[in-house]
Amino acid sequence: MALVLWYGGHLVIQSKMSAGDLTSFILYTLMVSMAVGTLSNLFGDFMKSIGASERVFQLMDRTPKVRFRGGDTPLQFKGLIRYENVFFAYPSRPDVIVLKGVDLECKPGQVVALVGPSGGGKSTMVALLEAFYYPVSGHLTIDGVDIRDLDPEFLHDKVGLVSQEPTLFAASISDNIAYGIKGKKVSIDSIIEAAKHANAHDFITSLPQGYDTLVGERGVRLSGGQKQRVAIARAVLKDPTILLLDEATSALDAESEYLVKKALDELMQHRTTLVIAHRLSTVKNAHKVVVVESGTIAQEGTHEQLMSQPDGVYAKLVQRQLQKD
Ligand SMILES: Nc1ncnc2c1ncn2[C@@H]1O[C@H](COP(=O)(O)OP(=O)(O)OP(=O)(O)O)[C@@H](O)[C@H]1O
Repeated sequence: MALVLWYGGHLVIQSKMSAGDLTSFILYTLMVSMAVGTLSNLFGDFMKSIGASERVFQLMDRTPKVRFRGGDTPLQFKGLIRYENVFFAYPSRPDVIVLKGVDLECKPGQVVALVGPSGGGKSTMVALLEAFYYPVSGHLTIDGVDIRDLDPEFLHDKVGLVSQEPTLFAASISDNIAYGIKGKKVSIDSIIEAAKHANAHDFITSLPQGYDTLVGERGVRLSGGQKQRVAIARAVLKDPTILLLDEATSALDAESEYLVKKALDELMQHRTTLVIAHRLSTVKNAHKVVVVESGTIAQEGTHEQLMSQPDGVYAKLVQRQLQKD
């Protein structure tokens, strides 16, 4: 630009060029240089996109180790769960046996609370029921059908999971509640109904955009208790036969805790519920408490039965951990 000004200036002084022509020339030079500059940015973006799309195609081409569809879709699905001598090790650590011969029965409509020290295998038992993995040996059956033989899509339709850290997506609250209802059109009325059952309707309507409020990536714009109630509303709408629940350990304020607990109590009604319990009230109300320790079932019975064995793992666990209520 300096060169153009210097040389162009000379030409103007020598009357070989008009000032207007010089100005036009400078303007055109600027336009061309800007265009060339953008072109180099474009090249950078292009190379970045090539790298990113390679990764996208790699993901699209991945074939899951667990079957996706196909299999039994029983007409009657009552939700009788049976673990029969189940052994399991995670594929990433095949030498570490996580479940060592688990036997357990959960009758339809029963609430079964899993308790036990951290790392005992409670979450793993739940993950097997979602068919995220299959047992290495033994059988896990629902209504007598081995989980391997069930159509995974059918299974996921019948099994609802409310985890400690609910997975919310960067979408509206109503989309997040309706998430997972496949193929069917979900009416806003049924979404509102589900939110009411989950004690979420009041907080949602108090937001400026109500059910259209965007929750942000992973629901960052909602509090812990609000996120949990949206996840509960999602489960209510899905109306699963089997409910898997991982009770939150994170501290909620008293009001949120009360609302979440009430919503969960309602959700658990008339379903086979397997709950990883952290609260004394949950285990007290459960039909059966199961102590999972080092991949085996150490004790099984009602809260009262287990408390009558003061030297048992459960009684000690209650004294140490489950005091908070
Ligand atoms: N994805 C995984 N890959 C490999 N090992 C795992 C995986 N998830 C859990 N484990 C291991 O399996 C064992 C049981 O873990 P699990 O999460 O089932 O226990 P838990 O009883 O639910 O514990 P917590 O109460 O802390 O959640 C642990 O030793 C853990 O390290």
